[in-house]
Amino acid sequence: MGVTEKVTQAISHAPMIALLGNPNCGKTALFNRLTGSRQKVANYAGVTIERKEGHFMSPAGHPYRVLDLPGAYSLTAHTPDEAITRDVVGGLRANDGSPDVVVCVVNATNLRLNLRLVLEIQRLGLPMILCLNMVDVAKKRGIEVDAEKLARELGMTVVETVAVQSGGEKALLRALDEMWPVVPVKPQPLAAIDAVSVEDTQREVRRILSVVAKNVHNTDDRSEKIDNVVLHPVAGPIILAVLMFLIFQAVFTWAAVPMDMISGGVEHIGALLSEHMADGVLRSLLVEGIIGGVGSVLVFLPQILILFFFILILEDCGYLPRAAFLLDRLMGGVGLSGRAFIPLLSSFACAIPGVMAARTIQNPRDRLVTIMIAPLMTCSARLPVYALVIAAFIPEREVWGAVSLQGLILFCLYFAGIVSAMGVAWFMKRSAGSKVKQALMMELPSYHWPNLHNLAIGLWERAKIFLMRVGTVILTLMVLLWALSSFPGAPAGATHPPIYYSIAGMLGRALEVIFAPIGFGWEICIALVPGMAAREVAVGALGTVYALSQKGDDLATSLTPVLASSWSLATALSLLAWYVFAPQCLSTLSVVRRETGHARYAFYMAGYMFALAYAASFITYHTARALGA
Ligand SMILES: Nc1nc2c(ncn2[C@@H]2O[C@H](COP(=O)(O)OP(=O)(O)OP(=O)(O)O)[C@@H](O)[C@H]2O)c(=O)[nH]1
Ligand SMILES: [Mg+2]
Repeated sequence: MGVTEKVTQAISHAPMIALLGNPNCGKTALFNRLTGSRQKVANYAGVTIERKEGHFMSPAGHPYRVLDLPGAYSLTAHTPDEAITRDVVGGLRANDGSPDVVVCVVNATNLRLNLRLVLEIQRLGLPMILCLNMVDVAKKRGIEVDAEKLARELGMTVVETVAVQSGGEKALLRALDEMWPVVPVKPQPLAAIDAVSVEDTQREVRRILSVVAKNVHNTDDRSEKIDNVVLHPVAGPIILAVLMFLIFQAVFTWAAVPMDMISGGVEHIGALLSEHMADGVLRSLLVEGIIGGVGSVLVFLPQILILFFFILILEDCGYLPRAAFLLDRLMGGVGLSGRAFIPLLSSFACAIPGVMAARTIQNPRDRLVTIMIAPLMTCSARLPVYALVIAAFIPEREVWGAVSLQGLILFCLYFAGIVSAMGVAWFMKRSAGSKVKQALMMELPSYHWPNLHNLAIGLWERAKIFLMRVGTVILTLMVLLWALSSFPGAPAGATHPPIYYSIAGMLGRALEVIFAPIGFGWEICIALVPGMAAREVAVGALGTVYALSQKGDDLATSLTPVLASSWSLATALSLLAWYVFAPQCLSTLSVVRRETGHARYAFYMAGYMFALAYAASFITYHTARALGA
């Protein structure tokens, strides 16, 4: 048996630890520290929505498997993500015995809330360790918790941890080693949790606290001061709007230099290849297919990273749940709860995590409506399309003094997505006839400075996702598109460029019948098809299509001026409107099917989005034409 096989075998038999606790108490931070993984850590409740498994070796050389779970306030699950946690602990999931050790993570600054879950879990009778996490924050605030007394009161090992500090997990590792070898125990049935009433449990929590802790009521003055401004009924919404506006400005203004550098580099490589390679199929594949197509998508990396830079900072400092509160009234107006805010905000990255984050919503109808409108939020894959069309058609100038016009248009497109999502939600809720509005109950975490290490990791992960997409899906589609666009070649005496007669050209011309009324020529129609697999492929596809449509010296020039000279402004605006609504993403539709459990919702979604897209583009195109664009 090889060394790796031995290790794999040892791990598959290793004891399973489950990290359990209230939302936002630092389970994932601890999981990452133990296993060296990079799961998402952020300062709001409901970040983890899936069971994640990892493994590690303790200092004494014992192997462990460890589960990171969604946070829960109680094991009597209310939301689908809490149900995952309950089922894992109770050993109710197929292929997954109950955990051998439960590590209950609690926020040391909020024991009153956190201890209730500890007492509930204790009734299952599994071996347990209590992790008093965030002791650094508790100390700063003057909250004193006597870990030894707490251990005596609860009858379990209690350790102090700081999950965000290197070495902050050592006490937990020591406690695990002391517990070795772990003897598997069968848990009591979940019904055991209800053996004691909630009131009695609360009373017990209060009793324990009075014995083991001092100053538990010390509040976080700094967070309160910030909230006085940020949650102010007038100043709050203004601050939120200004923040969002500044982010979109930065996406354009900061990204200009790195984007020029990347596109300069890509053009340089294209020019070098055209110069040194003999004219032929291979040169065409490399220059028009790969460099023209993939290069034109790659250019958008800086903009995507700048957008995420801001989103990650907002997530880590603790502002997001505040924004949810500010928007609760607005969302209530269309029948959604403020809880929908975080799934919707995640959809700005990509609708897929957004649709999944809707698991944190308790009311099934609210959850469904949130899922249905999530793809109307502008995902980062639309950014390249928007940015390309804006750069080609909107002059690079400033309005009202210092506001970049391009950034302003981008802001408007994002805004159009949000407004239409609210409209659709209103319509769906109204037609479902449900009027009950649930009050928003959400914990407001303390603010803290964003962790630079986490920020760097978050950006790196984003860059990796984007580059992987460029290197796999986008590259493959580009090569395929190039082949379909290059063959069978032009007949003798052709008057159009060869692509016009190619397979892709024929398909584009067939689709043109449907899309001509909204101003899309056959070239755009060709790009829409591979754009179904990944939206940003449309940009690469336009790169390839137009590169193949150019003649002689025009080859390998940048796409922006080519579009500016080939399309009318009306067509450009119509394409922007199309992208606000179009259901151009098969992966989202398949996740909707999985998360709702019904294929029909994916069809409804595709149907309503297609109809909206067509109508919006039609109106935009004809209005623009009437105005002379
Ligand atoms: N100062 C300090 N911050 C911590 C500590 N542990 C976690 N945090 C911060 O607390 C926030 C929540 O951490 P997560 O690991 O995402 O919490 P979680 O329990 O996994 O949350 P859910 O997945 O939403 O249930 C993050 O902003 C962390 O940086 C700690 O020991 N000290
Ligand atoms: Mg987590």
